[in-house]
Amino acid sequence: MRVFKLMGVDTVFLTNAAGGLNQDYKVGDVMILKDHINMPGFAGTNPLAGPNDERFGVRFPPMSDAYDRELRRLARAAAADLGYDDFLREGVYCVLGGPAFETIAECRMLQQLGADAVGMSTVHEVLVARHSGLRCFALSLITNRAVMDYESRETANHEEVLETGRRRAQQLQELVSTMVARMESHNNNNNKTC
Ligand SMILES: O=P(O)(O)O[C@@H]1C[C@H](O)[C@@H](CO)O1
Ligand SMILES: Nc1nc2[nH]cnc2c(=O)[nH]1
Repeated sequence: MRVFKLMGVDTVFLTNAAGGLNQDYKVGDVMILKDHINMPGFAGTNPLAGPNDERFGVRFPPMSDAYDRELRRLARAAAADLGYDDFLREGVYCVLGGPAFETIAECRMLQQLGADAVGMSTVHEVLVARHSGLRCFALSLITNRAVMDYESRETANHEEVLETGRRRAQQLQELVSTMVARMESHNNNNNKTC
């Protein structure tokens, strides 16, 4: 993220595979991140720990505005125009350390804490990106449903994650490229009027 910042990048798009905790979510849904829960952060694991490099950002950066409101609006509009409303969601992503998938008790707890999806990435990058003042937009592909029921015989597995990724890859590419094209056209129009 810091190399991007030094290269003059101002906006980053992040994607991940995640387990669906929200009981309304289906495998194959695409969730716009509106917020996150940094579970490793509760135990003191944060990429911003240690001496602060003032060249990039302040010691105590806010995170209440981590996921850019305007980019989220753009994503919803692009998804509607592409006919993706059926599988588009917006919710809270919770990061855990991995690499083990969650226990049933952990999934139940995370759902009660307000998480809609659980994964192993993205939040660390967003923390560093926001510290550097980069605008962030992130999507989770719900690749599997978190197991919440002791009667269930299902288990999370990486094969299902990869398979769901393959199934939605084309539409995710379409969504991101539509957003980028609209951002470029917006920027070009603004430059003309300046
Ligand atoms: O997109 P990420 O890397 O967060 O994907 C998660 C974490 C593991 O790479 C994988 C586990 O199936 O999904
Ligand atoms: N932690 C976690 N990461 C995932 N990545 C894809 N699915 C999952 C999941 O169920 N849990």
